[in-house]
Parts: sequence; structure tokens; C-alpha cells
Amino acid sequence: MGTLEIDGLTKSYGSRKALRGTSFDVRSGEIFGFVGSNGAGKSTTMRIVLGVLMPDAGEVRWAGRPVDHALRRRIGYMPEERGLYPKMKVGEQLVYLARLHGLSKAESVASMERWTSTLGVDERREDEVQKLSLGNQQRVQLAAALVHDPEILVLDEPFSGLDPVAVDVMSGVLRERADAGVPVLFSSHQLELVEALCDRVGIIAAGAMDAVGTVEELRSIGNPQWVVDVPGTSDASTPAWVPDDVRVVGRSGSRITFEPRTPGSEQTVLRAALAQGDVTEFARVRRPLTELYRDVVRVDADRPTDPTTATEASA
Ligand SMILES: Nc1ncnc2c1ncn2[C@@H]1O[C@H](COP(=O)(O)OP(=O)(O)OP(=O)(O)O)[C@@H](O)[C@H]1O
Repeated sequence: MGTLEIDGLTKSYGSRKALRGTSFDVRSGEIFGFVGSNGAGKSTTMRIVLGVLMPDAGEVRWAGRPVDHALRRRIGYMPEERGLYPKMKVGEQLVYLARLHGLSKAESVASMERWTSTLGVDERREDEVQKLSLGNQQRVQLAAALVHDPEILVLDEPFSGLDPVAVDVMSGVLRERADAGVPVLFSSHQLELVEALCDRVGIIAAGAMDAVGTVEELRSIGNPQWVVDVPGTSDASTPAWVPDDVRVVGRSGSRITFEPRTPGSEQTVLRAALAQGDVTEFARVRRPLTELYRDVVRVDADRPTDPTTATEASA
């Protein structure tokens, strides 16, 4: 049990700066969703955690200790480029990988059987990997990351290309591993899935973390939005009764979405709305991660680059 700390990583490929001081941590028992646009630096970060790449500066620690070769053997990794031997049989390959990580023959076979069953590829154990569909190859790839019972999981886009049933199976496995105390770090572009599955989310842009926190904490960055509905009121884009200290950002019939310009001005709106008639809805909008992500990335694009700062939304 412990925390995986990614601390101040920088990395350049020639003149291209891929990471500019990336820092965040993944705690024991949590699923951490790592999101960001193409080329933002997710795979580079994960490769450094695994020791496949060396950073120019910065450090990765597990339970307070720098991650060394021995510790890396206890990480389960799913690389973006995948890494199975296409001509090797599924079962043999998983046993081989477990043996490489130091499990006995009997332990390796038992683990292979467990994970192929859990992931629904037990009937394919005798097949060459290349004969499986891409989705089933991905299930085997996850089995390969899990077969040595790792203490940490680092998965690069494990959900890409999976059908909905496979997504459910994989989500269940990640949750079960996290519940067993494993920190689970995975990257994804499927933000709805990340929102549903993750305990915390980190948004990376241009090699630096822009925001880290629970989805609820990310909602507190930027302007909160509220919705108010007074049926029967005028359908002007901004009705005259709406006070000036809010900004109307959307309207659908009598239902208005707005952002307070000053703290508490949503209450002024409520009072003004009640003066118009019956208020059938007044609530803070729970914006989906997809929108929060766009806001964070848009603000980042508008701002002069200061790669050393990240918004830490977590308490
Ligand atoms: N081997 C390499 N040689 C040169 N540049 C690289 C190499 N690997 C990555 N890069 C560059 O580093 C930056 C970060 O890439 P990285 O693959 O880490 O991003 P990513 O967030 O994983 O992207 P994606 O979502 O597309 O997988 C990009 O600008 C990429 O072009």
C-alpha cells in the first residue's frame, strides 16, 4: 500500500518538449484517469513510470522510495503499442510472462487461468494471439498486465476499441483491483467512461498538468453554472427580469442557464424569478467532464505558457 508519486518530470525528444514538469500522484486504492489531447504527454509519462524511458529531470516514487528496477517488476503495464507475441498461444504467453516476473510454474498457471476466465478469453487459451479479434487481444493484454499480481497498474488507453461488454468487463477488473488497494493509472480519450469510473482525474496539456482532482472538484474550477425555470416567462435571450450580475449562457424555452458574475448572485436570480411566478427548477448544473475538460483546455490555450503551474483542485 502506498502512493505512486510522479514528481516534476521533464522530457524532450530532440528539441520537442514532451513533458514540462509533470507532477501528480495516484493513491493506493484509487482509479486515476489520465486525460489530455493527442501529444499532450500521457504515454511519455507512463513510459517513464515503467522505466522504458528515462526523464531528463524529475522522479517517480512508490511509497516514498524512488522506483527502481526491482519495484518496476511489481508494476502491471499495458503499453499503447501493445506488446504480445502474435504467434504465441494465449495461455503459454501469459504463463511465460508470469514466470518472467518470478512466479512459480504452478502460480503462473493458476494466475493465467484466473485472468483468462475473468476477462472472458478462457476458451482462447490454446489459440495464437494473432488469431484473436483486436478486442480479445486487448483483453489478453490486460491479462498480461495482471498476471503477476502487480502492486501498481499503469494502462495506456486500455479501453480504446473495446465493445461495450468488454468495457464493462475491463471496468469491473480495474475497480476490483483498486478495491484490493492497487493504485490504477490509465489514460483515455473516452471522457464519459473516465467520469463514471475514476476516483480522480488529471488533465495534462502540452506536457504539464492543468488540473487534478475528483470530477466534483474540477467542477469548482471556473465559473459554476446554474439553471432556473419560470414557465410562461418571456423567451427573449436574456429576459429583462434577470439581474445584471449574472451572465446567461444558454436558454431552452423558459429554462435559463447562467453563470453568476459575483458569488451568491444566483440567489438574486432566484428572488427575481420568484417575483415572476412559480419556479419549477433552480439548481446548480452538474457539468459533465467533457465540458469541464474543454474549458480547462481552452483556458490553457488562451493563457501564456507557464508550464510549472498546475491547478490542484484536490483538497
Ligand atoms: N519517440 C518519440 N520521438 C519523438 N517525439 C516523440 C516520441 N514519442 C512522443 N513524442 C512526442 O512527444 C509528445 C508527447 O507524446 P505522447 O505520446 O506522450 O502523447 P500522448 O498524450 O500519449 O498522445 P496520444 O493521446 O496521441 O497517445 C508529442 O509531441 C509526440 O509527438
